[in-house]
Amino acid sequence: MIKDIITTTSAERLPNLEQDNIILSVEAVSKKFCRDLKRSLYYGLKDIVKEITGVNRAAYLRKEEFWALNDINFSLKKKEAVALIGANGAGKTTLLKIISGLIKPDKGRVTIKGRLAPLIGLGAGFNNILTGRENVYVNMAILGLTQEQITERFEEVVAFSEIGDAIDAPVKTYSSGMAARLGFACAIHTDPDILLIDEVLAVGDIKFRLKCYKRLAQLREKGTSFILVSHSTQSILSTCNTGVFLKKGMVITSGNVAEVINQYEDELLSSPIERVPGRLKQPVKSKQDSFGLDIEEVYFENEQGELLEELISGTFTNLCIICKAWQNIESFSVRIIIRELAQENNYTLVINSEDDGKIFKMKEGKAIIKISLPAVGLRRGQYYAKISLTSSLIYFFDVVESFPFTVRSVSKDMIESSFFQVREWHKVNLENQYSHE
Ligand SMILES: Nc1ncnc2c1ncn2[C@@H]1O[C@H](COP(=O)(O)OP(=O)(O)OP(=O)(O)O)[C@@H](O)[C@H]1O
Repeated sequence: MIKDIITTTSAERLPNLEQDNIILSVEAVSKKFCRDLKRSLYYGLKDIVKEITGVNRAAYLRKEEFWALNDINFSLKKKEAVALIGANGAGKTTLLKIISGLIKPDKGRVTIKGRLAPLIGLGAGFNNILTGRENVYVNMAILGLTQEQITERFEEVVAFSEIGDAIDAPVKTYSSGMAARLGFACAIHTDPDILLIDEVLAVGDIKFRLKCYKRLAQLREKGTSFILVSHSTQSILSTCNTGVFLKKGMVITSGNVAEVINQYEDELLSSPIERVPGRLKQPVKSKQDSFGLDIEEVYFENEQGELLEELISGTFTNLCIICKAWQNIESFSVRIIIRELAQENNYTLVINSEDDGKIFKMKEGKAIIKISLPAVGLRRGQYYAKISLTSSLIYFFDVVESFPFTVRSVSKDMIESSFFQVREWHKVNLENQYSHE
C-alpha cells in the first residue's frame, strides 16, 4: 500500500520507493506558524477558504509568521531507525505531526508506504472520558486493526502495559506514565511498518523504558522502522542508527547517529565536550535520561596510575571506565570494539568481559572498571574504541560511541607489522643443553 498522505506538488513524480527500499520520504517540507493567536486564527480561516476554492496556500510569510520547518528532506528505509535531534523549538514535533498527517505542510510532501503508528503525546490520542479498554479498541481500530484482531491481541496489550485492573477505569484517572504505557502497548501490537515516537518513553520508569527499548530492538529486527524524537542521548544511541539534526526548522546535518549527536552536543554546550588525548568525559546525564548505569569517563593509565595521552605498543596499559549506578545493578558486562581509523569497516579487536567469564555487579554509586592490558598488542596508528556496558536484559546501559586514541611504537619495524607480538628471547647452548641464557 502506498499512501501519499500529503501532496501539494501533485504533478511531481513519486520517489522510487520500491527500488530504494524506502518506506517514507519527506520532500521539501516547510511549515509556518504565526506567533499571534488572533492573527493565526484569521490566517487559518483564509487558508481554509483558499483550499476550498482550489487556490494554493500562501507560500510566503505574512505578518507575525515564521518558518517552523523550512525545506526538510529525508527518507526512511526498511529496518532503519532515524532520530530527530535538536534543541527545544527546533521543529521535531511539528515534523512528526506532519508525517503522521495530524497537520498539513505549507510546502512539500510526505510519502508513506505501509502502516504507520504515531505515538505523539501521552496516550497517543486517547479519549479521557473513555476507559482504557475502550480506548484500546478505538486506538487500534484507527491504526487499522479489525475488531477481531484487537480482541485477539487485547490481553497481550494489557499485559505489556502493566495497567492491570485499571484498564476498566477512565483514562482521565491514569498517571502520565500509565497513559504512555498503554499508548505504547497499543502501537507496538498493531504490527506497524513505521513507528513515530515523540518523547513518550521518557515518562515511564527505568524498568518499563528498558522493556520498551528491548521491544523496539525486536520490532526492528522484524522489519519495523522508527522515527524517534528524544532529548536523551542514551535512548537515541540505543535505538537509532541515523540522526537528523534540526535547528530552527532546518536540517543542519544528517547521517551516522553518533556523529550527529557529537555535533549537536558541541553546538548545545557553550564549551564543547572535553575531548583531551587519552581521555573522554561524557556529558552529565540526569536520572531521567539514564538507563540506570552510566559511563562518566574513559581514559588510559600506565602501571603507576598516570594518565596516558597515547599508548605504546607492547607496554602495560589500563583502560579505565568510570561508571555511575543510579541503583544497584545485578549484572552487566563490558564490551569494547576497537577499530583503526584507516580501516573504518573492520574491527581490529573485540573484547567482551562476559567471554572472559567476567560479569560485574555494582551497588548504587561510582566505580572504576579497569581492563589491564599487560602488553598493548596494537600497532602504531590512530584508533577509536566503542565501549558499552551491556546486560542480557537490555541492548546496553550506556555506550561511548567513539573514544579516539593514538598508539605509538618505539621500534621502526612495527610499522611493517600487523600487531605487536608479546615475546621473550632466549639462547640455548647446544654444547651443554642444560644451560641456557
Ligand atoms: N500550533 C502552533 N502555533 C504556533 N507556533 C507553534 C505551534 N506549534 C509549534 N509552534 C512553534 O514552532 C516551533 C517548533 O516547535 P516544535 O514543537 O516542533 O519544536 P520541538 O523541536 O519539538 O521542541 P521541543 O523539544 O521543545 O518539543 C517552536 O517555535 C514552537 O513554539
